[in-house]
Amino acid sequence: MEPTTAPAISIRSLTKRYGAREVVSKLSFDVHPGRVTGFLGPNGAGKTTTLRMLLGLARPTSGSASFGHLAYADLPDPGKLVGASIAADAFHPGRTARDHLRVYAPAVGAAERRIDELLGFLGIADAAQRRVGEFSTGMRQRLSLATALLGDPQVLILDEPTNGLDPEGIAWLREFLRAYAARGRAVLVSSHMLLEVQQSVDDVVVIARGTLIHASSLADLSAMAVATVRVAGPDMAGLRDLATRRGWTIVGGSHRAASELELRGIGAAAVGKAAFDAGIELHELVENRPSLEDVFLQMVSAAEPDSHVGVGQVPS
Ligand SMILES: Nc1ncnc2c1ncn2[C@@H]1O[C@H](COP(=O)(O)OP(=O)(O)OP(=O)(O)O)[C@@H](O)[C@H]1O
Repeated sequence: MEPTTAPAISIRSLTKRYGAREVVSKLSFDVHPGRVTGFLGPNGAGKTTTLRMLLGLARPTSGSASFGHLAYADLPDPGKLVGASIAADAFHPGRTARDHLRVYAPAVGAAERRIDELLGFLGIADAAQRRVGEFSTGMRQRLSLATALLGDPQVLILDEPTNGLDPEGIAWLREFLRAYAARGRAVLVSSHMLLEVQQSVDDVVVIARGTLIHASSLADLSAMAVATVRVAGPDMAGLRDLATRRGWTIVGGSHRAASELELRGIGAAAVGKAAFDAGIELHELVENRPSLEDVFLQMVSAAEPDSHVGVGQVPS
């Protein structure tokens, strides 16, 4: 279902320059209530910088980032409207988990009961009296999420929340995010891997080098994962003719051997039947459906040709 509500977050032409480097460039996208939006991009793409500008922790060079029509600094009760966990969250290492939450609780009017509830909910009740300095990355991640949830916010912003979580924690987070959005809340969650959040998100915003490269629903992104069929045999000229007559798309590639062909937008069964009917001998018929992660990585590598991320071979 496409959103019909007013956006909870609006990013408009947001730009951040550090010295001569533009790390976020004219970025625009919306985040809607009742939906989980995945904010995706490789390391260094500008995700954290964008979130920091949204939360008033960094000043935009130009453009705006707002909640409704208000910047974070102008919100009447920001702690109650917005809860955030940012990657570089600082914890006082000598403080216990409970004391950490006690420091933040007054700003959002959270009582001791809410702290207990969250420690239990995040599975760190047993560690409530332990110093945060002794916490694993996953436990810090849970404590950071507990802090973001203190005020039961309408808008939840999480920067790389899966970092350091074990598979069980990731599965838990997935369910939690879905349930949170189902209560009509807006959730913006950043990640450098679509795979880690794809079961949680409704919408995807992909950036690379600070620039927007894709924004759509997850369903529309899925539609871009078009299957291809690789065919090999002794009569590829005949198959080429057949493909042209049938209006199938032949995928280019001069590196391809003369004995093979790749077709897009048609299934293996249909190709096999048409070739059989035309008396064309086939030796191979392989359907390849790219995963969502493949589509994401291809987008990113097209925008960052020298990126080390994802596709390609292990360097030798
Ligand atoms: N205070 C700063 N001064 C100068 N450059 C900065 C500053 N903060 C971030 N950058 C640079 O901006 C770019 C974007 O960084 P950012 O942390 O926003 O990326 P990211 O998408 O969150 O990446 P990651 O997944 O690695 O956290 C990086 O090249 C980073 O070095």
